[in-house]
Amino acid sequence: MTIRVGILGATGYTAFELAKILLRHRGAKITALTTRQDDRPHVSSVHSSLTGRLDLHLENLSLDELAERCDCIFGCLPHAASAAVVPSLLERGLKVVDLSADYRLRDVAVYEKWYGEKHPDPARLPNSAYGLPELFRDPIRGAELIANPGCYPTAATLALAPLLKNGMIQPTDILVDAKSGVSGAGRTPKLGTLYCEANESFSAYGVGTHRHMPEIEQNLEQASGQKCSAIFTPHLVPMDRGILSTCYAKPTAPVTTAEAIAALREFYADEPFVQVIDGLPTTKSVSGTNYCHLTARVVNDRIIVISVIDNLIKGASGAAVQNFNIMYDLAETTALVD
Ligand SMILES: NC(=O)C1=CN([C@@H]2O[C@H](COP(=O)(O)OP(=O)(O)OC[C@H]3O[C@@H](n4cnc5c(N)ncnc54)[C@H](OP(=O)(O)O)[C@@H]3O)[C@@H](O)[C@H]2O)C=CC1
Ligand SMILES: CC(=O)N[C@@H](CCC(=O)OP(=O)(O)O)C(=O)O
Repeated sequence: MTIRVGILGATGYTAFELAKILLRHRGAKITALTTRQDDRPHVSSVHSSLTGRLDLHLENLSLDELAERCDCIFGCLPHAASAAVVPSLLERGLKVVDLSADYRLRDVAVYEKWYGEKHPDPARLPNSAYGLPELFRDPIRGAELIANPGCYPTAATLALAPLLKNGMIQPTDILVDAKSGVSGAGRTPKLGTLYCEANESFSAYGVGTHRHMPEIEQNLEQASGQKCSAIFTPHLVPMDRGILSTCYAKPTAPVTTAEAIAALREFYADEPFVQVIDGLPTTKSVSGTNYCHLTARVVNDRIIVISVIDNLIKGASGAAVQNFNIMYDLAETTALVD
């Protein structure tokens, strides 16, 4: 069986990574790549390494055209723009893996507070499947709509959820200190991502106001079944890609570094994309892959868990294909490992 897939917002960074993964996927065929441009440019006019793919054009397609050509849509649009089209795609019988933030938060009031706008499709919020398989795999199987997680929440949740679930850390006073490469902000031009603004600089942003804070708390609460509170502080690092997240939590009882690492290792023993390491992780070692590397240290009265991912792969497009594979009952690692 070949599943016909379309990518919305195909001129962007996550879409480019998705296209590269899907082109080597033996169960999927790209049948639509969308843009708002009307002149049907070849994909290489935007993603030059795809020059040889003569069959791939960027097109401004209607919802009916998408429904004719595709079985499943990967949405790589900004939030709000995504929820403006997802309901119509689902109503036409398509499945959707949405990379935007629109269907991640369960509570519409939380979405409207942190995103500062009305949600166009609130009724579906409680029913989407949150696409972090390592924690929430079952609802992804056979789902119609998958909310692909945010990049920072992926790194932080994978680091903290196992220790919360097994009662090793307290659910409050959690600190998530995270750094991201500039591609995390997308290809759409913004002042802060101009070369002279970001290069040779290192800055915090969104302190106390970043929309990934409630997403991280929601994940930790859902995984552990207890009220959790975390402070999340993101930073922009002048590199193309990668996230490193350093998470601090209070242990519930005396614990050693070896015990903390062993607990993580046990939790992820059967997971193909999470590797618990003894040394300290680096973004370079997971760059271009769907892997998360993580480790733990106990220092004074804190457990510190450090995780790394590639924001565009495990933090976006790789995770989207991992979810797609689970959704369609394909081998979970298809097109994601060499
Ligand atoms: N970058 C990352 O690391 C991650 C991103 N995400 C999320 O994935 C989604 C895509 O991100 P990314 O690829 O980085 O973004 P980009 O800015 O690189 O690309 C988004 C694309 O969407 C199209 N677009 C922009 N605005 C609109 C609009 N109002 N209506 C319809 N189409 C629009 C544009 O295509 P055109 O102008 O050709 O129409 C643009 O190329 C976003 O929701 C983002 O938050 C999630 C995890 C990680
Ligand atoms: C470096 C940088 O700017 N990163 C982005 C996060 C990217 C992401 O995961 O975005 P969504 O949750 O919107 O999908 C940010 O902080 O807004």
